Amino acid sequence: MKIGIVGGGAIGLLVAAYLGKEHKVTVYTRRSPQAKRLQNEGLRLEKKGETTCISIQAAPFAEAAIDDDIVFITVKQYDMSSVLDNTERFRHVQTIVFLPNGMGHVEKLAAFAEKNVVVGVVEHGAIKRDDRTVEHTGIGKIVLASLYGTLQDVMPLAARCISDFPFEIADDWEQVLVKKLIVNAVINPLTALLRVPNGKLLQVAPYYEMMKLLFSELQQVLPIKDGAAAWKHIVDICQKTAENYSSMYMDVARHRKTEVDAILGYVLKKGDELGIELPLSQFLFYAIKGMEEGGEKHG
Ligand SMILES: NC(=O)C1=CN([C@@H]2O[C@H](COP(=O)(O)OP(=O)(O)OC[C@H]3O[C@@H](n4cnc5c(N)ncnc54)[C@H](OP(=O)(O)O)[C@@H]3O)[C@@H](O)[C@H]2O)C=CC1
Ligand SMILES: CC(C)(CO)C(=O)C(=O)O
Repeated sequence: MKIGIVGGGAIGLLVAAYLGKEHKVTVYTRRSPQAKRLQNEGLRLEKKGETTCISIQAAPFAEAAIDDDIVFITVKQYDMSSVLDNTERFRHVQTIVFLPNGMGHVEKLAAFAEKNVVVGVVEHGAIKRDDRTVEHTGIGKIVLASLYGTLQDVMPLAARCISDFPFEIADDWEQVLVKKLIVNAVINPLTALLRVPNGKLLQVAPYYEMMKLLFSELQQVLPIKDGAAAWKHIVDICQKTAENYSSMYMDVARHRKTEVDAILGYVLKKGDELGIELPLSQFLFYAIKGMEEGGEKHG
């Protein structure tokens, strides 16, 4: 299969590394020098102290003629418009898979409704070490569900059972995204504000109470079918990633833009639509926005 990946960041390179072993993979980067480097030197995957080199194709997104069978979109939420505003670039593509965290992008995907549109969540951990090197720091899975059209092109990926890189198919796209959204809406802003690794939210009793308060507020507006299971999922993720710093903590620490708009911003929009006030989410939203814009550097 011909597989395209838009975004040469941690997740884009991770997907490219695993799928590049079996498929013709092209990474569409934002920057030309990154594309040149990937094309000429290959991609390196680091895992458990071992490094593998994988040969792939690469090209700058802005110049590429994209004609792959499946294209994965792996840019961050705040860069989604630079991809979504270019629908014509995907005219020869049959299936597009959107992997960013958050749910801000979903309503914009109607522009692709004539294609197979698949949304997914990444449960792996990955860190980009340099423009051609990614470290697989946490082995998980990618869960995919159909938003428009069919899953025919991604089914073979799930059937293939790639070692350390499984794909799982789910029926209900909204439940898949909401389950991840709620994890990110609870863990990410609290850890960024409190400046703690994920596990501290469970270990420090008052922080645990903050988590519970925030979770019950989110339950008022998000379509969570099984509240007990959703809470257990958050606690499990905190335990499994106890030593890790959330992506929002890391973004704030490095003075980078965060994905808070697509996470808490989305929750607040739901609250507006339903006429429900969400003071904790609003408070945290402003806190993260303030830290993004002018807060003290920490880390
Ligand atoms: N890393 C992780 O462990 C996990 C990440 N996620 C989610 O996956 C998504 C991606 O995260 P991650 O890979 O870590 O983020 P990164 O910032 O590492 O990667 C994003 C990449 O997108 C590229 N990009 C931005 N705009 C464009 C464009 N128009 N065309 C082509 N490339 C573009 C950026 O290019 P440039 O380098 O030039 O800026 C960057 O390389 C996020 O929503 C994140 O929350 C989910 C689970 C785990
Ligand atoms: C699961 C979690 C919270 C892991 O840190 C994450 O997805 C993130 O940091 O964005």
